[in-house]
Amino acid sequence: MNGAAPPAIAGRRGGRQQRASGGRRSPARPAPVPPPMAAGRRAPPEPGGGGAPVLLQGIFGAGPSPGAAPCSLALTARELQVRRPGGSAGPDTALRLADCVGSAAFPAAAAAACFSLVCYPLRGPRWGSPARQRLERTFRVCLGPDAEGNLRIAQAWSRRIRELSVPAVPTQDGDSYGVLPRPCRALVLLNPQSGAGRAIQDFQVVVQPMLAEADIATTVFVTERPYHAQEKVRDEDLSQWDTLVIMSGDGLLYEVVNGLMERSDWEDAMKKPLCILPGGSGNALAASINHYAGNDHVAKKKLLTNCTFILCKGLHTQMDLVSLSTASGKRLFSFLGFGWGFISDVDIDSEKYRWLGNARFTLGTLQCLAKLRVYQGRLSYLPAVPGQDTSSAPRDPPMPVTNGQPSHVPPPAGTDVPGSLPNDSLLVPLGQPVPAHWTVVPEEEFVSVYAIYQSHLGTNLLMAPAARLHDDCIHLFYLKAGISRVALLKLFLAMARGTHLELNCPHLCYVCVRAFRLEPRAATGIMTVDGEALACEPVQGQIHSRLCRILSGS
Ligand SMILES: Nc1ncnc2c1ncn2[C@@H]1O[C@H](COP(=O)(O)OP(=O)(O)OP(=O)(O)O)[C@@H](O)[C@H]1O
Repeated sequence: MNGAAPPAIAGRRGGRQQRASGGRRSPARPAPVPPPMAAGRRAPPEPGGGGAPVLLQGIFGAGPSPGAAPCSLALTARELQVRRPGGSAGPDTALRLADCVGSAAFPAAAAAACFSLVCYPLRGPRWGSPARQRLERTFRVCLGPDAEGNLRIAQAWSRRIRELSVPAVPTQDGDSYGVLPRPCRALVLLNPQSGAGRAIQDFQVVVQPMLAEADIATTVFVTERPYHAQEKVRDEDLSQWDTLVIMSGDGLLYEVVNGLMERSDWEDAMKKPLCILPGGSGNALAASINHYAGNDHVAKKKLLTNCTFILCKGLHTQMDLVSLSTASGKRLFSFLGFGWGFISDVDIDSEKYRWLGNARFTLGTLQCLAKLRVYQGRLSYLPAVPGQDTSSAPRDPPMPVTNGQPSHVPPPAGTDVPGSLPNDSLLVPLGQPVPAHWTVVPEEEFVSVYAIYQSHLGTNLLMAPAARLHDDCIHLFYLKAGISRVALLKLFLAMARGTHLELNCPHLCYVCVRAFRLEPRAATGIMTVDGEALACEPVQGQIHSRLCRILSGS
């Protein structure tokens, strides 16, 4: 089922989906392979041995115009060094190839040719966090009257710059990393209603130009209603796409993940790299990926630029998912978090302030603080490290906590039926007591329970600083009843910097687990999965290591 693109997106093609590619300067165009010397003189390592070996060097115009002053260029595996003739020994400028998203060559006037490169270095204002900003440099090649010869040299430099700009695949983590191909075909699923309703505009202004520079062709699918994206990816021929890009909040990615898991070929479908570009109000996964990449906290357009840069570089890795089962028989797959109580109330109650963007959560927090409620239920979990338990709960309760059938014996590994959904081998049916080696929290009154598997709960909430994309861990937080409003507010203020655990609040408990179960005493309160509302009922979940792939900066 296709989403109708609005006229601004459908553009000249007038169809429901629009393809946009790199345009005139697309680096995808095949370039003739020049003879070795045409690429510029191959040079020995830099004098003194202090620098990296120089792979190409030459003297070109520092700009596209015929009168551009000459400059000396040296290309190493890591950077393009620019020196003015007669200048100091070191380069005047060094453009890091790790910041480069694309390079193109093209003919210029008077038999000359040019090559350009586009970089997005991290640049900071005097106050505030650095974010990626666009920097384009063009060099003019005019080594003689032979226009084709000049163009061949420009193409050779451009091609080498593109090759060297491909991110190195980290080796410390086995085969978990990959890089998107070039040219690359991306299906962009865009929710025009997400956040403050600016996703289409932000996509056109910020994202599309960057993707064109990186030779990523986009086909935009604009969702018209809830579950539209879920149906689209469930029925889509995925072989057309190298990546599925979600330009929205976390809710649309949740739909995409569950749509892919509904496919009979879900095991293959889940190998398709996904990418999140923040267009919503919470943008928790986008903020987490920005954090994992080592970037400072940023929001809005700066976060969007950082995340689009990550897509342009094309590095992807595996991400854990959590499988959730409800008493009413639902099976859901979640990449971000499951919640009950205060945090979920803020998330859902503040929906009506969506137009405020991320500020909706501040207003929602103040409103929920005013009517602070307590929720009754039983929480149990399987600690990630046997014996590790930071809560005040007793370990390995001798007796099951609910009466039911004899303990479930999980099927031995490797007995899954091909094509069937992954087996929740750590869980027993909800009607049965949790296994005896699980921990049962002795308190049964909570202000909030939140199981998170990414670092950020929202753009400004660093809830689980230690979380990573594939750490095989659910970071379980629960707030016991009795906490004062002031203490709760202090916790949320500290969470902006990720220092809430340092407050040593006696009501806040945190433990890394591999599975959990929550049994509310009554169907009161809102439950959420990845920020989407869920009926309040018994729920349990377990981690599934590395079940999908996501574009990531590290
Ligand atoms: N065209 C549409 N109109 C209305 N709702 C839509 C449309 N497309 C998708 N949705 C629904 O909107 C909901 C919220 O979307 P999303 O999560 O992307 O934005 P958000 O709530 O602003 O962001 P965040 O989850 O980061 O707070 C999802 O449940 C999705 O099903």
